[in-house]
Amino acid sequence: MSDTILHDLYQVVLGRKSDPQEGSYTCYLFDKGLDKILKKVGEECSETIIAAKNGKQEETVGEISDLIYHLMVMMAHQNIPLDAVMAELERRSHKIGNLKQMKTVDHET
Ligand SMILES: N=c1c2ncn([C@@H]3O[C@H](COP(=O)(O)OP(=O)(O)OP(=O)(O)O)[C@@H](O)[C@H]3O)c2ncn1[C@@H]1O[C@H](COP(=O)(O)O)[C@@H](O)[C@H]1O
Repeated sequence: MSDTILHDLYQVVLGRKSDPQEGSYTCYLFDKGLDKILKKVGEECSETIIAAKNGKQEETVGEISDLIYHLMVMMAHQNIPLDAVMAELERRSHKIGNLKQMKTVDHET
């Protein structure tokens, strides 16, 4: 399996945006516009949650893949480079111990 698959997929999505192709689902989404793309992101997110809740691993992997693809279409629509997300993840990877302390509510004051 190629370790550049996310970058490769994003390049395909960007290519569909700049050079529309007949019969392309990605082009169909760009044609429909942001509201349709966001609806699909929401649907795929919900389907991922349901598959995970049901403990269906293979189905969950499929739904996660649908979600990542639709997120990429959203990113391309909004002109967000994949490298911006990669850089943010990289920045966060340098920080550990991210659990916030639970604040105790003092009801007696
Ligand atoms: N990764 C994906 C990908 N994941 C999911 N899908 C499509 O997303 C759609 C989601 O299915 P749904 O049943 O939820 O939606 P639908 O009822 O078909 O359509 P709508 O609800 O959107 O109207 C299906 O048509 C899937 O084929 C994808 N379509 C494309 N890609 C990638 O994009 C590349 C380019 O595809 P085209 O743009 O079609 O050439 C492909 O080679 C893939 O790498």
